[in-house]
Amino acid sequence: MAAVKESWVASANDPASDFSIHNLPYGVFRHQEKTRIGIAIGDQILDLRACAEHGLLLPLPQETIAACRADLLNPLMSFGPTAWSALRHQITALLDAGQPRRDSVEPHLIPMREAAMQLPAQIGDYTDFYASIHHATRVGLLFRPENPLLPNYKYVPIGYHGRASSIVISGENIHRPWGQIKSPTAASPAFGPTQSLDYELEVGIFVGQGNRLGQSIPIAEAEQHIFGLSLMNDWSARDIQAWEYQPLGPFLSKSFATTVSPWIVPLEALAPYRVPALARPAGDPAPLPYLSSPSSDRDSIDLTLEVYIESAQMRQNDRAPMLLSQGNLRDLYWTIAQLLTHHASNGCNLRPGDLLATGTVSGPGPGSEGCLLEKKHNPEPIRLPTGELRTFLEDGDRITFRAGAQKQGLPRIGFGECTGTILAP
Ligand SMILES: O=C(O)/C=C/C(=O)CC(=O)CC(=O)O
Ligand SMILES: [Ca+2]
Ligand SMILES: [Mg+2]
Repeated sequence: MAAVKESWVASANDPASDFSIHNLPYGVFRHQEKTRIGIAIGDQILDLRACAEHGLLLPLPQETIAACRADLLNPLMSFGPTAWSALRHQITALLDAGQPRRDSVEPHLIPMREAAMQLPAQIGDYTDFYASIHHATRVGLLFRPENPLLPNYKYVPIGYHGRASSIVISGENIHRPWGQIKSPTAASPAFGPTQSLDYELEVGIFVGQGNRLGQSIPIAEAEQHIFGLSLMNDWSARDIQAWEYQPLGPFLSKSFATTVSPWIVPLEALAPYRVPALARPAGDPAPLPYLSSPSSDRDSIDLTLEVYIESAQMRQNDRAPMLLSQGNLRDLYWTIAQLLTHHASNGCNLRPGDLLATGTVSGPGPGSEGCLLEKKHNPEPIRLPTGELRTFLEDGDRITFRAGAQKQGLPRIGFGECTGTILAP
């Protein structure tokens, strides 16, 4: 096996680190009252603005250097893969263990624990898809027992327009929302706090280069429009949802908060983990030509995603967070390229910084449900290490998502954390 490249930032070489020199995800952080773009490396952040100001990015075009001095990622996102790749190449060189100019780079590292992460981009629009057929079938069974998977599912990537204003960064607390709730036995709804608060384990897709209004994005070019991926929690109030969603889909049951993780992992970092999309089951229709990928051997990504829960009582008793479920991005019915191409297929313009999300990532088997609603199919509620029982989230519960791509002989590409704690309304 060829030796894996190392960084002079020692913490980045720990095989358990999410952020080796092979990852280099982008984020926006606040430190000493200044907001800057940074790159995660081990337990440090490389301050890109400082790198730009100290001539460390000089081989790059002026517009790239200017975008690195911004306090949001939108300008950099708009440039496209050639510029992203050149910048990534330069950062790799600066952080490489063999770098002779280490002394000129080291002053621009900031320990992660001293920084507060911010939303990475101005998110103009947010759209959530429904790309897991396993999630769609299990949720459909609860909402529409006679007709769980509607006949359009295998032809058209289903989605809904989400709410961008209530997207928050990982770590922000989540207020239990109020809404109209109609219990099955009541004649009419009442207004009150949700009793069925849920999470949804999702992957966020940040749009890079956009497309002009009226122009679509061919599937072969779709990934050139993707700046990178993050984790996303589409918090959902199931009782509010069950009453409001027909016929236009989710509205206030999901718009109260959506959490994103701070680090955007470039698609280039995930290249070694590309895999073919799973074959569609026999008898399923082939995707229509505009959604048919020309490069079938690497349409998906082998990315493991995990959900952990920690109640207030668990924290008081120093209990470790409990693993609730584990899934893989590979299990989706629709690929990220298909979602993006479908979104633009009517000429809708996507803009740099827009956020698309896959929808809940659920697998076929028990233990891979991407939300609590799906676990209602289990005969028993979830038992926490403190003996507390859960069907939905209680005040004080903390939900944390993690994700990583990992294979023998290859460096781990981690996503960091996407976490939120439920507050009383
Ligand atoms: O099946 C339904 O009516 C609704 C399902 C959802 O709540 C899912 C949604 O937000 C999309 C997803 O996360 O897959
Ligand atoms: Ca969702
Ligand atoms: Mg939401």
